[in-house]
Formats: sequence, C-alpha cells, structure tokens
Amino acid sequence: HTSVCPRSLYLHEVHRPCSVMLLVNPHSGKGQALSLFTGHVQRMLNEAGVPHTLVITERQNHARELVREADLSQWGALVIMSGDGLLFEVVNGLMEREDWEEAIQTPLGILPGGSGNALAASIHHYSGAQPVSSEELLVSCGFLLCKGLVSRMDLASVHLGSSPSNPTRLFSFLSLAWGFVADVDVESEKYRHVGAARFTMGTLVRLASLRVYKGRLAYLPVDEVDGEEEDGQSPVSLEMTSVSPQRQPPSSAFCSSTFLCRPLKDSPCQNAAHHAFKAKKREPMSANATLPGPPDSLLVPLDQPVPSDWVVVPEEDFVLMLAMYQSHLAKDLYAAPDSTLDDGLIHLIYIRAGISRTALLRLFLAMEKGTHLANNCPHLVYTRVRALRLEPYSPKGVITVDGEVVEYGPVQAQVHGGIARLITR
Ligand SMILES: Nc1ncnc2c1ncn2[C@@H]1O[C@H](COP(=O)(O)OP(=O)(O)OP(=O)(O)O)[C@@H](O)[C@H]1O
Repeated sequence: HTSVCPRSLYLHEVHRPCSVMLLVNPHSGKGQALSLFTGHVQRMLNEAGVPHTLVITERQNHARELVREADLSQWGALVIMSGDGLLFEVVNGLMEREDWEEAIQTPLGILPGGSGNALAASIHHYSGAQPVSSEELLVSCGFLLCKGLVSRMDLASVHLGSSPSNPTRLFSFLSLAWGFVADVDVESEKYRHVGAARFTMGTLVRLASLRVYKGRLAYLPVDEVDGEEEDGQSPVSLEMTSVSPQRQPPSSAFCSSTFLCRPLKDSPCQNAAHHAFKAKKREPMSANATLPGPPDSLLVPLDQPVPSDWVVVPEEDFVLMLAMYQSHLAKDLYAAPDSTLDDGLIHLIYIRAGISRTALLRLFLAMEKGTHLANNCPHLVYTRVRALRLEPYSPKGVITVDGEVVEYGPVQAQVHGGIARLITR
C-alpha cells in the first residue's frame, strides 16, 4: 500500500503511505465528537483528497491496544478526534512497542473533540493564529490536517514510584500537574457538559476551598545541561539549548493526490456507539518501567537522592506545581507562553503557599492571555528545566499527566526533545 507522494519527493523525504487512521472517541467532550467530525472535517478531508479510515473507540485503552498491535506501515498518520486523553493513549501505545523508535515517528494529528483540547490549542497558536471559538479551532486543525505538514514534538518520560522497587513509566506530550491545577482538572469533570468553561467553574469552586499541598520539588535547570548562564527570565534560544534532533523544515505526512493513495474509506467499526462514558471514572494510567523507550540519562532511581547538580526548592508548601512542554493547558489557558513544540524544555511553574485567593484568581484570569508570568507575583516561580522530581508528603492527592489521573506518589520526569512527530503548522 505504499506509494510515492510528489510532495514528499519535493521535500526529499522518505515517503509514507497516504492513508490516515482517524480514531474518534464518540463520548469525548460533550459527546458530539462524531457529529463534529462529520459536520466540520470530513468534507474538508474528502475535498483535499486525504484518504482516511474512521475507527470509533469502544472503551478505555482501545486506541492504545490498537496502535500497539497495528501494522504501522499501512498508515501515513494516526489522527485522533477527542480530548488529549486519547492522544495520550496513542503515544503510550506507540512507545510500548518493541519498534518504539520507528513507531513514534508515525505522524500524529489532533482534532479537538474534548473539553480541554490543550494540544490542539497549542498547535493553533504555533501556526500564528489568534484564539478562536471551539468550532473554529476544529476547522483550523482540520486545515492543518489537510496540509499534512509534520514537525517534531517533545515527549517527556514520566516515572511514577509509589513503589520505588517497581516504578512505572509513561510518556507525556503536554503536562504534569499536582496541587490546584490537577484538582481542578479532576473535579471539573462533572461540568464537562459546558465544554471549555469547565475549567473556569472548577477554578472558582477550588478557590473557595483553597488548600496547601506539602512536598519536595527538585529540578535540573537548563544551564546545568548546556553549560550556559540561565537568567530565568529571557526566552531560551532554541539553537543554543535544544537537545532535540536538528530542526528540520516541516515534511509531508501523506500525499494529497488521491490517484496515488489508497481509496477513501469511511468505515466506522461495528459495535461502537453505546458504551457508557463514565466521566473520568477511569483507572489511573500505568505502565511498566521495563518498557522499551529511550534511556532517561538525567534521572536516578526514585529511591535515591537527586544528583548534586539539581536545584532543591527550599519551600515545602505549595499551591500548585505545573510542568508544561506545550503552550496551552486547555483551549483558553495559555500557561507556558515561551514553549514551542520541540524546544526540548520543561516549562516549570510553581506557586508557593501564602498566595491570596484574589491573587490566584488574578493569575488564572491573566493566563487566558498568557500574561500571568509577567504579573510579578512573588509567590509564582517560573523556570525552564530538563528534568524534575516531586515527592508529595500528603498521603492522598492527585497527580495528572496530560490531564489523566496517574498513580499518586513520588514522580520524576525528563524531556526527550523532538522524538515524536506531529501534524502542525
Ligand atoms: N468509547 C469509549 N468509552 C469510554 N471511554 C473511552 C471510549 N473511547 C475512549 N475512551 C477513553 O476516554 C478517554 C479520552 O478522553 P479524552 O481526554 O480524549 O476526552 P475528554 O475526556 O472528553 O477530553 P477532555 O479531557 O478534554 O474533556 C481516554 O482515556 C480513553 O481511554
């Protein structure tokens, strides 16, 4: 099923087959992902000659299992129409394969169908466009998909170690959160019917019962790896600091010519529609540390102290810790304005205890425009790091990876610059 794509040849790229596997979670967001796809995107793809096979996910981990077993040589790209949670499954399914190194090169695409849609908002932002409504965001991502240009994307390897002798490892493309943000993400699930506004509602509710989270935070600052001075303020030069593979011009994910590609095939899988989508009453995600994947050269086992070149934050009382590798935490939450798709950086934000409710609310309102870091809030710290470790002291709490609840306990992460590929620009 492989065919030569003129656009790929033009870019001197090794060609890939042209057909797209389009995974749709019918229950994501307000439960309208399928009708949003047929109403807004399908015709665009047809007119652009992008052949696609529709697969409707039937349950949690369906997508993960599918891509773990799939013959990836058949697919030019894997595109998900859902929230970020389904892409999280796809990324981890690919990284669980023996051939992970090649598998994770499969171009990935996202069409926003959830209520958060952080990655979709990030790529829309990277394309230079202004913030838009949810439907316009979908159309914008549909256009990017039709163009089919691929760029590199960072992933972070995340180790969860409630049992240090048997740590688990996951791959994350978006964020690692603890404290206020993680609590809001989980608690606001019950407001998912209002779409993106669920975060505003969740923030207001959690502000009313603001609490302090105890723990130890440590990180490896950017300068320790790159031997350059870090001022903690100015934007980091990509060329100087990125550990990603050399930056390349975007390449084509698939060819646009229907003559050379597999015929269009829209085939919803059987038995798809009526599975109850319990609002995130899902098992915490987990994975095995012995899985294939890149070595985490910056991390030591979780039961050992962090290396001496790491910074240990002196405070132990926090309101939140948020590690971001893309710009948006949700469609209207522009949390890490300096972040780019493959800068090889973790943008670490933490807020120390002592901040007033009003100041915290002001920060979240400023986050809509990405001005919160320029707010001179004495409780907020922003720094760019390669790796971090968080050891929560409170026995109970919530940690999220890409918005998904994971096992609670010590956690550490290291960024792997540009190891995945995303349809963007
Ligand atoms: N048919 C299905 N029924 C139940 N769960 C599903 C189904 N298909 C996928 N899932 C699960 O739903 C989750 C996908 O959630 P995702 O984040 O993509 O959407 P969402 O929760 O609506 O988005 P958001 O977090 O932005 O609100 C994944 O964890 C996946 O395992």
